[in-house]
Amino acid sequence: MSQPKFLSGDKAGIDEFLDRFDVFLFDCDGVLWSGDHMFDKVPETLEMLRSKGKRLVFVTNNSTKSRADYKKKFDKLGIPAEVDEVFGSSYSAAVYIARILKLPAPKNKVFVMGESGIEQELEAEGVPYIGGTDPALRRDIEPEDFTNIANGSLLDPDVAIVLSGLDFHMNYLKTAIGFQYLQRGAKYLATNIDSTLPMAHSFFPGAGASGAGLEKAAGQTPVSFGKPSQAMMDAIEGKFKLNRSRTCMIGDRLNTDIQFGIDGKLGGTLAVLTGVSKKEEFLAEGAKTVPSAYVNAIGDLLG
Ligand SMILES: O=C(O)[C@H](O)[C@H](O)COP(=O)(O)O
Ligand SMILES: [Mg+2]
Repeated sequence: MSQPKFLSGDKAGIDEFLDRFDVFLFDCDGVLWSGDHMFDKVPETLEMLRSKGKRLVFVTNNSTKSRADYKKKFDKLGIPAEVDEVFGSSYSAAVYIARILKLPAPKNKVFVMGESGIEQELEAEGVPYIGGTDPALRRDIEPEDFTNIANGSLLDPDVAIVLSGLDFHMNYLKTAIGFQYLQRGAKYLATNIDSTLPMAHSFFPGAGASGAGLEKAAGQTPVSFGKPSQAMMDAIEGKFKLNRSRTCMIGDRLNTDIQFGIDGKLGGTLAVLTGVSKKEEFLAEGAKTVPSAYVNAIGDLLG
């Protein structure tokens, strides 16, 4: 496998690389920002790409925010972007449930193990849900709950799907309820299963970690609709009418972003070293996932 091209400081190399693509799929956490701290020259870099006639799509696995929430975050950070340019894992999962799975009502309800972003996107797609940010579930399990969960009186008979995402409020009660739904035959889906979350210039448990208790108990792995899932790539191709050979995925994580672009047979992938993955991982002899090129930070694309 050929070595990736290092583009930081290489103006000619950057120009040649950018000229190969019409569309850039931008990962968010670890590329544009770490939490609410935006990396240097992000607005200027996006502006430069738009001035070259490039189309941008923001493809994030972070399911805690909806596309509308992301638009607010972009605006707050002064990053030029439209809500229709955002394609998050919550939206990806909600579109799949509503338009592909299309379970017949009333047995089409979703038990959400995650934050408001998932609830908003399910709502927008007309998919009924319970759980999520419901304050009634943010409590310790009580002795009588075990009986009421086991006999079904604490469960909703219309729940057909358990949807797991990054959950900052996971607890035993929600995991026990999700487990019982799976025991009763509910489908097990996830917005994404990233192991870690880049935040505050450090790392924290990610969506895959917050859902690990249920996965371990159920002995099942959820079907994930975040990167590197090609269901997400197909949905993005359909919505934005992509020419995959003229599309580049830009991301900080090898096993989600770069794998997503490689498996999607995109024209190229660009790794950015401000997030999860380190260059040693893809420069190593025999590395499984190798980007086409890489930069220290996204602002380096300004040359
Ligand atoms: O644990 C997670 O959910 C992920 O770390 C996080 O959301 C990644 O977001 P992305 O880098 O895809 O924007
Ligand atoms: Mg990222």
